[in-house]
Amino acid sequence: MTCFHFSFSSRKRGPKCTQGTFDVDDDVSGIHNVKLYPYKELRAATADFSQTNKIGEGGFGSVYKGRLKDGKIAAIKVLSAESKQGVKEFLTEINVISEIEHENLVKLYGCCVEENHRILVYNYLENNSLAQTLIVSGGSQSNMYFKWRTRTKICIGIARGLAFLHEEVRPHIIHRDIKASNILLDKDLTPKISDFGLAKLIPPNMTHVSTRVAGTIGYLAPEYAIKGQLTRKADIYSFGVLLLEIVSGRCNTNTRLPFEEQYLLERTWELYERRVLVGLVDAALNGDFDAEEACKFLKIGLLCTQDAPKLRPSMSTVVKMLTNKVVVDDTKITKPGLISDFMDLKVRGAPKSKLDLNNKPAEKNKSYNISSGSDNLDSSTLSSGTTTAATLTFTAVYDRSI
Ligand SMILES: Nc1ncnc2c1ncn2[C@@H]1O[C@H](COP(=O)(O)OP(=O)(O)OP(=O)(O)O)[C@@H](O)[C@H]1O
Repeated sequence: MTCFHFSFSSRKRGPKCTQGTFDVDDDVSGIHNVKLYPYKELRAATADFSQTNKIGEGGFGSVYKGRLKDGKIAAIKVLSAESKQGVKEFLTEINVISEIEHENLVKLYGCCVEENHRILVYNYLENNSLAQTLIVSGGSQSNMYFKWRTRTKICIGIARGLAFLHEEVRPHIIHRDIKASNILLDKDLTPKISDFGLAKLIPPNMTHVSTRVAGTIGYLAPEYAIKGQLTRKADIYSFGVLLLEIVSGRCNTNTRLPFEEQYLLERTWELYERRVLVGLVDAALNGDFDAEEACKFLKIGLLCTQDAPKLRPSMSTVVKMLTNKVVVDDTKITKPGLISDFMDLKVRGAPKSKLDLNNKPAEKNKSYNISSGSDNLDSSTLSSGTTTAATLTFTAVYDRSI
């Protein structure tokens, strides 16, 4: 069992420093036990954050590849200084991930908090994210081929990482944003869960926390999206969607497909009911897979996305099911929970932008809008959304009384 402290202490305490002393602001005074890198070292490592070293761009800033002074290759994530949300997530990320270690979690080497610089330094992972390689959306093609064995290994690795967060770490951690772009792959295609900026810790003896809803459309458990009550079962729902994506090699929402195939979870349920689940397995495998095992994985995906949270298995049980230690009981599978069944969730907004629903009290069974500003999402409901809806990250606030 792994235990760690989560504290945003207001104590003024000099953080560990690899070189010199830093002027630490209030917002970073709670950072303990994490290596602090001088800005100078990171600037040198990335050739002054040059475009040639830039390897990615996320919601909170640019990511660069660089060689640190000790010779380690790192992914260096520079947060935009203005973003208030970014600073909060920066601190959460550090406090959550700096004290835990697992084969299937990304490793944080340290951070830089000099002046107004907010930079995270991670172990560099050679094979990008699942969203860039296996579950490519919007009609793009990936040049990587994932054979069936590799996919099973990836699913099991993610499940183990999540089981560790949910059940071994104290207090338990809910990731809140399990999705393809937050699963990075190392040189051996071992999956690493990343992006802990939204993570929540569940205090001992509490089954759930009420919180602002945050996550990504397409992966959000309906009860969490609607009521804002967060339990580990919300992560399990997201994992279920991701599992279906890995087996089918497609994104959870793809409006380029014929209408009846656009929504992966609905499609999976339909094929399950017709007893032709195998038709969902990625055609790119050219039939080179274990059909029984693939159908079992899809059924586990359905179990994880059950409407009632209590019907979803725990992550340790999911690991056992994926590794044949527990039998998957078909009789327990009922229709999965679909947000579209609860409400007419309308999305207008910029893909990848953070949304804040300055809450109009949400009334049960009433539809309400999430606004975020993108053209191609205008007026599209979640149930008939676009491919971009699947990667749209939002933060919403709901009336707790519902
Ligand atoms: N540790 C890492 N090793 C290698 N590449 C990385 C690493 N971390 C991030 N990247 C690259 O940088 C990109 C952006 O990552 P980041 O976590 O900032 O955003 P994201 O998860 O893609 O999007 P969002 O912030 O909206 O969730 C990733 O897609 C990946 O290509």
